[in-house]
Amino acid sequence: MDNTHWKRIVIKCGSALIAPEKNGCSSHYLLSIAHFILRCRERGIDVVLVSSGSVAAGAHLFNEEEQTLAVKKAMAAAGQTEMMATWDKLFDFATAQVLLTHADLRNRDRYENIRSTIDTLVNNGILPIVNENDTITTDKLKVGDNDNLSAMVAAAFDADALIICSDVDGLYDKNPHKHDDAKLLSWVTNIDESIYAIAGDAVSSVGTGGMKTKIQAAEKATSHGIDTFIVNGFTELSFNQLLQGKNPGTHFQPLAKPLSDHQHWMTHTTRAQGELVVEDHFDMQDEEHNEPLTGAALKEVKGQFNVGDTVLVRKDDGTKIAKARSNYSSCLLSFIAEQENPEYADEFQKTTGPILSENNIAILEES
Ligand SMILES: Nc1ncnc2c1ncn2[C@@H]1O[C@H](COP(=O)(O)OP(=O)(O)O)[C@@H](O)[C@H]1O
Ligand SMILES: N[C@@H](CCC(=O)OP(=O)(O)O)C(=O)O
Repeated sequence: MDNTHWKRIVIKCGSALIAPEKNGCSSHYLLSIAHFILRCRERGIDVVLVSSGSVAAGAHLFNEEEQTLAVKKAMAAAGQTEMMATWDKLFDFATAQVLLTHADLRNRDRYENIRSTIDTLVNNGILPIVNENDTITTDKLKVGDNDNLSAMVAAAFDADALIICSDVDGLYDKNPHKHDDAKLLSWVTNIDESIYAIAGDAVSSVGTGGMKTKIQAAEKATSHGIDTFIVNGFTELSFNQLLQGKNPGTHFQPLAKPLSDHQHWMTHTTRAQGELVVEDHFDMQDEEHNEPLTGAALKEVKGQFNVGDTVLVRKDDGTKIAKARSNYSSCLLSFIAEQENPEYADEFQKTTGPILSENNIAILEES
């Protein structure tokens, strides 16, 4: 494994490393991770840390028998300061708290702000520590797990490597906590259905998502050209091996032809707020040379969205064609789609412009 080209890395730590007993934070396992971060920085590698654990860290402060959503959010709020304080005391350089939601990452302006803030922090020698802002998120606004969040952050940071530190040595051919004969997969060159099929849920009471969300994260990161690892964060050996250019867990090979930055954001970070169902003959070849979507090709508009939101363009049979930024609201597009005279829609568009923003289209593989 060649790590000599790494200039920027993202390290993600699971809850079990921060609050293993769900009884407040412990620096027991964090010490070797902090040491690894220090060694990377000494080598001139910029580091961003994505740390889970706010809910697990805050749990011991609450007596409620039932963990309602409100209690979990309160745990996250209280645990976040405890978690930040625990990390902060391990470093003799400054750290910065960056709390995000999916609503921030999928909005291009906010995304650019996140990017420039993280860049500015690392350029000034400060370690950004990122987590989802669990206190304020709703189902619609959240990423939901820090594996996917770390991959989105790694893409925004233009990282060379994403290191996901978990409570197991890597991805096994079956859950090692349930099967004694499970075998570690050291290399994954292609993330397909067979890889998703072996990824099970979390068994511990503190983890979210298990291996499935780690595979999703690996898919996102490798398609941005990022070396991705799942390693055992409980043992210092993992970090020593990484520093020696050895693979301590599972290495997911980056795509030889990564997506462009914008294409990646449209495909893996934004989420479609609605759907445009188009005529079967409508096609899009590539981002630059595509047939513009006209009112005549538009059959149906699904969902509610505003100007600037991302929409999924698909055929009636479900074939996904593209994700794109809509220049129209769902309300106006429904009106256009309902017009029986196609000339009316075309005339209308001549004055109001193209339906899809030409610079914000990501063609999807047929599925
Ligand atoms: N194929 C698999 N290989 C490894 N671990 C698996 C697999 N399937 C399910 N798991 C579970 O995923 C867990 C890691 O995910 P999770 O608990 O969410 O950790 P983290 O807090 O590090 O994100 C493992 O402890 C294991 O129980
Ligand atoms: N944002 C949550 C973590 C969610 C999560 O993905 O946890 P984990 O599976 O332990 O990485 C928290 O800080 O508790």
